Amino acid sequence: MPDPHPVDLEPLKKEAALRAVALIQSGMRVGLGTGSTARYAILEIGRRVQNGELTGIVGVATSEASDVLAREAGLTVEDLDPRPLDIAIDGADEIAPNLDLIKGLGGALLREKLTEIQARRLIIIADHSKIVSQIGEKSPLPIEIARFGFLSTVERLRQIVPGGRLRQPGAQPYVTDNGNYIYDAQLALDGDIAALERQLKGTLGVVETGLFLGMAERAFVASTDGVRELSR
Ligand SMILES: O=C[C@H](O)[C@H](O)[C@H](O)COP(=O)(O)O
Repeated sequence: MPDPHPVDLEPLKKEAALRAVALIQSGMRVGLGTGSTARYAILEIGRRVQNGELTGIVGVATSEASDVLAREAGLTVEDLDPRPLDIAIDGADEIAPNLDLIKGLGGALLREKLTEIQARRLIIIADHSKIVSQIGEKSPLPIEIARFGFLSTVERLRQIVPGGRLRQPGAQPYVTDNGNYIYDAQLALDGDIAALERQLKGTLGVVETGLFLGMAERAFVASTDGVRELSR
């Protein structure tokens, strides 16, 4: 039965985003996440830049959509290069107690991982619905796969994570910003997540997984009781 009093998650996402953006200082190079929660962070950074509270900010976007949004918000956006980022702020699909994450339901996992691995601090922002006790509890694990030979890659993945399917919202598979496809895997609970990550990364045709293990430093998680700060 549908919840007769559903909580509006949007103000919670925004609250979490504002807490994270408060960590940004003038002159920082900032990784800009993707998704409905990261959107609030990008808009708030833009607002602070526009009103002069923050100067010299350079954003590095984790998707085409965030790139467009950031430029519209008045931010300077540069491509990722080998220099470190001072901070990155992004949402997540699942947050485990040790801050291991599933990301990529929005399809941006590859650029997110490439960008956020270079951040001195990865700060996660979310509403309380993203908290899990074990990875795989609520969300499928998005796995980006090469388009060429994708049916073979899907078969290989089915040997490792039997539950799962190619992401196909309509007649055609979903295509990422990088021109690849996504396989959404249902994970078995209680598995060795680090071993699974190694196995998936060693599978021919897999470009990247949405497992972000040991990367996040802190998470701001908002509920109707306020914003909780979680650290590793
Ligand atoms: O690919 C998308 C990203 O990993 C997002 O950070 C993640 O899906 C969370 O998005 P949202 O804040 O919209 O729930």
